[in-house]
Amino acid sequence: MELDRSVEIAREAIAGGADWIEIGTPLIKSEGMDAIRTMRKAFPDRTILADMKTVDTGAMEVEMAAKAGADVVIVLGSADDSTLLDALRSAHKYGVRLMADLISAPDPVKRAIELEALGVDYVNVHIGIDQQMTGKDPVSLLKEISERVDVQLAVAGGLDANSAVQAVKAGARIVIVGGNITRSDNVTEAARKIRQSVDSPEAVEIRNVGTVDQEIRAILKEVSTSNISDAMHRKGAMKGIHPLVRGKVVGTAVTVQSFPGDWAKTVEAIDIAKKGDVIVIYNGSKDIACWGGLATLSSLNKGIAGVVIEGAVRDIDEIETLGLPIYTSNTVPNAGDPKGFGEINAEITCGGQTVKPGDYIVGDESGVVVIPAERAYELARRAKEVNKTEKRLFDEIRRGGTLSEILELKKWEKR
Ligand SMILES: O=C(CO)[C@H](O)[C@H](O)COP(=O)(O)O
Repeated sequence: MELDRSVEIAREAIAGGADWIEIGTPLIKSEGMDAIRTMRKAFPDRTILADMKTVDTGAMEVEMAAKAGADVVIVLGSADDSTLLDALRSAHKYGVRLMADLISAPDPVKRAIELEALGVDYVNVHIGIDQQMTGKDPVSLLKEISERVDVQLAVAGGLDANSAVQAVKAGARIVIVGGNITRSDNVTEAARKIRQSVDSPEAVEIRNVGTVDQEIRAILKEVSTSNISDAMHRKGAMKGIHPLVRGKVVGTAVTVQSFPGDWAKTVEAIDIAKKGDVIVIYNGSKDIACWGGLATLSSLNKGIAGVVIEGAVRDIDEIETLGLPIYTSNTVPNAGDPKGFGEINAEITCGGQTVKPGDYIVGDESGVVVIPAERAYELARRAKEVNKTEKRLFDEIRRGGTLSEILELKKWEKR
């Protein structure tokens, strides 16, 4: 099933204008040389690039890929020179080309110069998927390398129509795109956008993503709390906290540690919170309200993004009319008193999750997740990848596969 799906994706990408077909490392690890044989059979006239990421026994792995039908074989640029030279001998013997991948190379510029001297056919300036999640991109590195070598340069790593143009302008002759095509819910259209952009670079307006915080918020607005929890290896979700009002909230936490029913600190937090913040409250009792309609209106006036409370809320009718996203453990008619015990902007526990001031809070109809500020960019990017995969799965199901067939659950059950 996985190979059939891969052939279908390749066919759709070609329909959108893709020239070569790259067989990625995960597919090769999952299906072996059959992945290459199947693609060669399906596309006899297309250039097939086998991303073997060979690190040892260069001659043998190039021979395997070449005999299976690859035209270009990728070896790791950081492999020992002896591996690369033997891979080259094998490539020449079997009439295939060799691409050296700079992924994770400690000094990629220096290594690109060495690889050119060794005689590889292409050097791939590649930022790996995990590295992309930390904000690294291949275009800046590509600019530096293209000024130092004449060998044909490929580029890979999270490329889309926008960055593909920049890569071509920076000297790339081959633009390798994976997830932004293969995980698209319309592969042909995704490929077509990239083809059009690289064919007419002047037509593409270079996107400005703003500050890191703005980029994080923009990504978090596109994904669900389910995607985020998956990206966090099923972690981050608050327990026993549910939405009062339909809608989505994305913001950074202002925390309140308070005591059962005491609503002084919860309300004073409105004065401290800024536009786009989420007030996160631990109040310790689900039977006495520490929040209501007046506090909600006051929060709306300040542009506060939402409120999350491990405790109780009242004035639900007013809150539903006001529309501010509020998540709570319980709703009751009775409130406590503003005694003033507690603390604002200390680290708290809410819904069983640790929440520090400045952590990102995302809430939707499924509930609330907490993203530690120090990993927010990486986890937002990973959640985006989860979201893309899910869109692709929806598309597969619409085409008639069952979920277990598409995921090949039987094949991958833990032994
Ligand atoms: O190395 C790869 C898989 O083995 C990918 O081909 C490469 O990373 C490009 O994929 P993406 O555009 O998703 O980064």
